Amino acid sequence: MYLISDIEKPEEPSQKEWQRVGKEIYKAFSDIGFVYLTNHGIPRWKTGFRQVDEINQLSGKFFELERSKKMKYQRVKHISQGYTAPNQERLSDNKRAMEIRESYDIQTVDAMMPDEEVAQLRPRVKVLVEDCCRLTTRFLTAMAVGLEMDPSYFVDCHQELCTFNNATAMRLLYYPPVSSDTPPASTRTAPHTDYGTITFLFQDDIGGLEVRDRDNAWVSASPLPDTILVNVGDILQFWTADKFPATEHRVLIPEEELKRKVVRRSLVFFIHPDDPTVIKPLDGSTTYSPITARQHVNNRFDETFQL
Ligand SMILES: O=C(O)CCC(=O)C(=O)O
Ligand SMILES: [Fe+2]
Repeated sequence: MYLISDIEKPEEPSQKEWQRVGKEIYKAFSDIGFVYLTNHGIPRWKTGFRQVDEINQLSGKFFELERSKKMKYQRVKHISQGYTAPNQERLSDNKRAMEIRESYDIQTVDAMMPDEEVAQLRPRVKVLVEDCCRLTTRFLTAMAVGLEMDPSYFVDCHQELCTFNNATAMRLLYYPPVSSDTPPASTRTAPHTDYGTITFLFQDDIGGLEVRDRDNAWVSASPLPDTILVNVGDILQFWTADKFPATEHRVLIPEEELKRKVVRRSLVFFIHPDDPTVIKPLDGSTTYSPITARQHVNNRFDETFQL
């Protein structure tokens, strides 16, 4: 696995620094498609608490509510805002296996959130989303430099992050304890690729994420404290005509009984281009037919959401 440090410093990076980060992104993305960021500029501590832990704790209060309360906030298929119950989003086509995962998507912090139940969630998520948007701009600029493109190319296609004109969303994930009568082949998250440009993943310390490497073997992407894991999504694969593969990943249910009883949490920031952006290979090849960013994500939502 690859690791990049110091993507964001208080001062504006020098040309040499952009080149260094760009090259490191290029190397990781053209190989396994995943990279860890350390010292990434998203402060660990905010408001006196450890930011990610605090949001996980707050979201836990929501996920532990009774089902009927959560269903008041149910998400609809094409808008990434609201609650999804276990097995309602199916990444696998194995009909008998379950996907034991709950999520709350936040496309914009100005829309539906459970303020009545967990008042602090909205303001805390707002701060993290703002940090993630800033880091997105840095990352996309360095990535363009690494690809020897106009440094602003990708940033220009991601102007409306966190509005209803762009599918970028923060997802709060909650993997509840798993009972022993769960059907065989069930997972926490079945193998899939992400749909957008890139994804930022903040894992807790439970572990379980696995990534498919170039030899088709599943390798563990262990949680490293205070890192962000970044991976390539479908749209970046289309843009780069497979130079950067959207790597499959999954989260299995632990074998050991004791570990199955432990809740796992992650925060995921899925980054997408603005809805009308037409995505086609940037090298002029015809590996993929042109499609708008919105059409692609809606197709994937149609395949996976049982709403
Ligand atoms: O929870 C995780 O570690 C991974 C989640 C994931 O891959 C996703 O939500 O797309
Ligand atoms: Fe994913």
